[in-house]
Order: sequence, then structure tokens, then C-alpha cells
Amino acid sequence: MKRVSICGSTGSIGVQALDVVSRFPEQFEVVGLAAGRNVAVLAEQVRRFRPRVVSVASDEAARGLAALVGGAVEILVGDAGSEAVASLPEADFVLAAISGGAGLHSTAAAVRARKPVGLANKESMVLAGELLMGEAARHGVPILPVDSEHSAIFQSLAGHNRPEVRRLILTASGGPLRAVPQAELPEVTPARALKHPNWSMGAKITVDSATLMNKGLEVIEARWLFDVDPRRIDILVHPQSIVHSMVEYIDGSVVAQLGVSDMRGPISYALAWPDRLPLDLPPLDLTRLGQLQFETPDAARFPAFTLAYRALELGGTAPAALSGADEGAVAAFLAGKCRFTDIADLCADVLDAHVPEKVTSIAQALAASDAGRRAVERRVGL
Ligand SMILES: NC(=O)C1=CN([C@@H]2O[C@H](COP(=O)(O)OP(=O)(O)OC[C@H]3O[C@@H](n4cnc5c(N)ncnc54)[C@H](OP(=O)(O)O)[C@@H]3O)[C@@H](O)[C@H]2O)C=CC1
Ligand SMILES: CC(=O)[C@@H](O)[C@H](O)COP(=O)(O)O
Ligand SMILES: [Mn+2]
Repeated sequence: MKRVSICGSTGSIGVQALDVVSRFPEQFEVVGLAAGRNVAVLAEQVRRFRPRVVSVASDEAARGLAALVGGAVEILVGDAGSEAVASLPEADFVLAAISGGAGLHSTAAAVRARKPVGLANKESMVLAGELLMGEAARHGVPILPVDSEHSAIFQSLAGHNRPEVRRLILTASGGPLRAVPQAELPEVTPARALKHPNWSMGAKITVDSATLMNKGLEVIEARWLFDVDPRRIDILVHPQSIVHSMVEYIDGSVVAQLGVSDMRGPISYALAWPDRLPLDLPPLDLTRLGQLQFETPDAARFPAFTLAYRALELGGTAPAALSGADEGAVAAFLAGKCRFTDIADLCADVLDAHVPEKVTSIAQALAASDAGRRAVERRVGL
């Protein structure tokens, strides 16, 4: 029996993870759940999965949850609460699926407590990838990618020699605006940017997919997860999201992982690794798909991904500042405080003004992200 804590249990990844867990009751038991403010969904999860401890983001949410579930569970609050859920003594595995930089608290706590981590929260790697990977290696703790591209790369690296890797190829759907002409982009509404063609995800990552910032953040994530020089990480637009990513080797061979676009695949792979679970997802039917397309990403219309390479070149706290700026800009866009095309411009301005420092602590990485976010909020009047 594997005992799991799920951080971000009320979100898109968290709900799908609980769906996987519920299909294999002899293999998984839920011991901790961490969420933000959605106490109605969390209360239902508490009733169904009976964790020992849960956490929520605020005192108000804790009162709301207590009113719904009474004394059925211990309720903790805030970042300290999600950290406690991620380091429960009885937990054998932590799924890190809180959105944004706030997710770093629980990821770092899990690694510190020497828990194997299933990492959906890419911002953890963007803010503090070098620190987290160093600490995980020192403790011998696996960080197993849940992000679909990184899960694909992890699977495509298995059984091969690392020095023989020539490059990583991250696929990108191109998002809901892939075919939209440049002149129309400033007028794109939040509703339009939130219509992802292939994946149903939280709002922040969906807007990031539309700007291609998601792919930029994933380049940074891959740089640290797989210890690969960013000059050997390429992005390839693939609108069908069937080839989840690829690894090219020095002999020219390319190993890829394919599957239907369903996050329960990579979630279950991380949960059960090194085994696989018999999931009954619809099979991949390539004859029905007919064709798979590939394109170069368009940096003129979607410059956000180029900022991630720049942040990696600047080094230190620059990726954290970029990530925080993006969180601020996406929130501003969704609140109607800036245009779609301002997101990349606001992020570029924060990066230009940022003076990078070497990342020596989680607190410093979080502070750099917060400063990036606040700089954007000041600019847009949030
Ligand atoms: N969705 C997907 O398919 C994919 C997601 N990812 C990554 O996984 C992470 C989660 O994404 P997704 O599930 O889509 O996001 P959602 O917005 O759907 O869910 C976010 C989760 O985090 C919780 N949360 C937010 N802020 C806090 C906080 N301060 N403290 C505690 N909990 C908090 C939310 O709680 P509540 O709702 O209760 O407020 C919710 O449970 C992101 O980093 C994303 O980039 C990666 C690949 C694919
Ligand atoms: C499912 C997943 O891993 C997301 O990160 C997804 O890749 C987003 O889609 P884009 O490829 O459009 O960024
Ligand atoms: Mn992804």
C-alpha cells in the first residue's frame, strides 16, 4: 500500500490524481490533502478519501471546511499547512500539484522530508530547480515528472545512456491562438485564451499555453529535471498533442512517447513508478487521427517562450522573477487589466530590470518570484 499526500487536490491535476487513486484502492491510500479555497470540493474529498490531515490557504477557508466536515480531519492553514501535508511522517509519496510559485512550499517540504515527489508544479523547478535537484540527489529522493512533456522525456530516456543524448524536443500544442494572426492578438479575450484545444487545465496554465510561456517554463523545468544545457532543448509545435515529447540521441535516433491527451497517464506513471497501472483510457488510434503535424514555434507572435531562454542565460533568480511576473500578468489579463499581448511585454520588462542573484535558499527564490509579481501588479494597477 502506498500512502499519498496530494497538494492541490481540488485542482485539475489533483482531481484527476484522486480519480486514478480511487481506481486502485488496494494500492493507494490518501493520508493528506492540501488545497486553497475550494472547501466544497475539499469537503467531498475528505468524506470520500478520509485523509488524516488537510490544509487550506486561509483561516476563512479553514472555518468553512470545519463547518462542512466537523472534526473528521485535522485542518491546517497556509503555506505551513501545505508543507505539513507534504511531509506527513506516514506519507510515502507526495503529488505536488498546487498552481504557481505557492507550490514551491510543499515541493521543497516534501524533498526536505525525503518523500518521493510526483511533480506537476513546474514553477517549483523554475524558481528553485538547481536547489531542489541538488537536495533530492543528496537524499536519494526521486522527483518524478508529471508534466506530460517531462514524463514523456523521462520515459524516453529510460534504458539509454545520458552522455549519448543530443537534444530534448519539447512538443507544444500551440494553444488556442496558434492560427490567430498577429494583428488580432491584442484583442484576444480571456474567454478565447482559455479555450485550450486539447487539455482541460487550470486557468493560469491555460493562458500560459496560449502565450507559449508554458513551453518556456517547461524548458526551464527540463533544464533542471534532466540536467541538460538549454541550448540542447528545442520546442516543436505539434497541434494534436499526441507525441508528448522526444529525445534525440547522437546516432540520430529519436525516441518519443505517444498517448492520448489525458493527464491520468503521466499522473499514474509517477504514482506507480517504476511499475505501470492498467488504466482503461481510450486507446490511441493513429488511423483515426490520420496525420500528425509539426511546426516551428512563432517567436514573432508568441515571444514569451524566448524569455525563458533569456532568463536561463541570465541565471540565478532570473527565472523566478520571470515566473512571478508571468503570474502577475496572467492574473491582470484575466481581470481585464491588460491585453493578451501585454503579458509577454510585462514579463520582458521585469526580466530587463532584474539583477540576478545566485539562488541559495527557497525563501530567496520565493522572494524573487514575489518581487516579479508585485512589479507587474504595480504597473497594471492591481
Ligand atoms: N492541469 C494540467 O493538465 C497540468 C498542470 N500542470 C501544473 O500543475 C499545477 C496545477 O495545475 P492545475 O491543476 O491545472 O491548476 P488548478 O488551478 O486547476 O488547481 C490549482 C490547485 O492549487 C490549489 N492552490 C492554489 N493556490 C494555493 C495556495 N496558495 N495554497 C494551497 N493550495 C493552492 C488550488 O486550490 P483551490 O482550487 O481550492 O483554491 C487547486 O487545488 C500547475 O503548476 C500546472 O502548471 C502541469 C501539466 C498539466
Ligand atoms: C498537459 C500538459 O502537460 C500541459 O503543460 C500542456 O502541455 C499544455 O499545453 P501546451 O502544449 O499548449 O503548452
Ligand atoms: Mn506540459
